Amino acid sequence: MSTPGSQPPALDSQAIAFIGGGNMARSLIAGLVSRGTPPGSIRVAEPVEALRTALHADYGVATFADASEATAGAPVWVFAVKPQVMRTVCKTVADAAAADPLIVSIAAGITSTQLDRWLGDGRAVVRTMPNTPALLGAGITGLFANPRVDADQRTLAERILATAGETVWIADEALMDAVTAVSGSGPAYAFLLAEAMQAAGEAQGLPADTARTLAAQTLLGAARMLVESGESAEVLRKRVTSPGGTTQAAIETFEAGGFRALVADAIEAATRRGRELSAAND
Ligand SMILES: NC(=O)C1=CN([C@@H]2O[C@H](COP(=O)(O)OP(=O)(O)OC[C@H]3O[C@@H](n4cnc5c(N)ncnc54)[C@H](O)[C@@H]3O)[C@@H](O)[C@H]2O)C=CC1
Ligand SMILES: O=C(O)[C@@H]1CCC=N1
Repeated sequence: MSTPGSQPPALDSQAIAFIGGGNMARSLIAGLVSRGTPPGSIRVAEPVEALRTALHADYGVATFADASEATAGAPVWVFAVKPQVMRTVCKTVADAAAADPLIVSIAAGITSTQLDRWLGDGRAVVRTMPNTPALLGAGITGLFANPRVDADQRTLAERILATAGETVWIADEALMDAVTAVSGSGPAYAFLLAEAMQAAGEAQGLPADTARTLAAQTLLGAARMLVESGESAEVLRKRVTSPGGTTQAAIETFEAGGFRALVADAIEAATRRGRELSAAND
């Protein structure tokens, strides 16, 4: 994993083409530009005009309606479209992929083998799974490289994703669906917990804005303790839980309701869905 808190070096002016300029691409572009990548070296293909206009206005990047215009001559292509359209999108740029750019994908489920096949075979592919805190440089990305990716390309892919936060290489691509289930989708689980805590606080009589602030700041503080203390989640939990106190009453209620099994089922469902996205869009 990259060193927590370290600032990745700015990327040079090597062109990076994004195919897809939606939510995740925007987060990654924000990270690249804020860490010093020249906006003029970022070329984004996005069919929705309003998104192109906003990306150019906010970050100064070059935008195009057509993928082949964005990818022309770029040595790195980042595919940031939905899994459901990935095959079709790859086919539109497969001929140009013969120039052998480094292919980076952020799509859930879609495998490096599928990308390689759709882009003409023999391509260097890094399959990645970032998450939305990338927008703040507080994300984490799992990366898998196929055998065609050389050491320089691994470094380049890691430097691109490191502008979004931490990075971790995954040796076995089959585990990328579990990465997706834990950290790719994970921010939504934290937001769901925040929603539930806020609603429950309101039900106990707290004003809505107070309940929101209490829930949000508590999740932030707890996450910082997890990352910065070096202690396990279990040890940190036990330190909050005074015998016979309020936390014990809550934790026993969670355990009695099957909280751990529910989380395991949810992560298994997300992992399975990743595999289904691969099979359904082949
Ligand atoms: N949203 C998230 O939290 C995360 C999403 N991902 C992955 O990122 C990818 C994109 O997801 P989002 O950004 O959330 O979706 P999104 O829908 O916001 O962005 C996808 C963009 O691709 C564009 N697009 C469609 N066809 C295109 C084409 N032919 N050429 C160029 N662009 C085209 C769409 O107009 C859209 O703006 C997905 O594959 C998803 O699995 C990965 C990690 C986290
Ligand atoms: O929900 C999804 O499919 C995407 C991938 C990870 C987060 N969002």
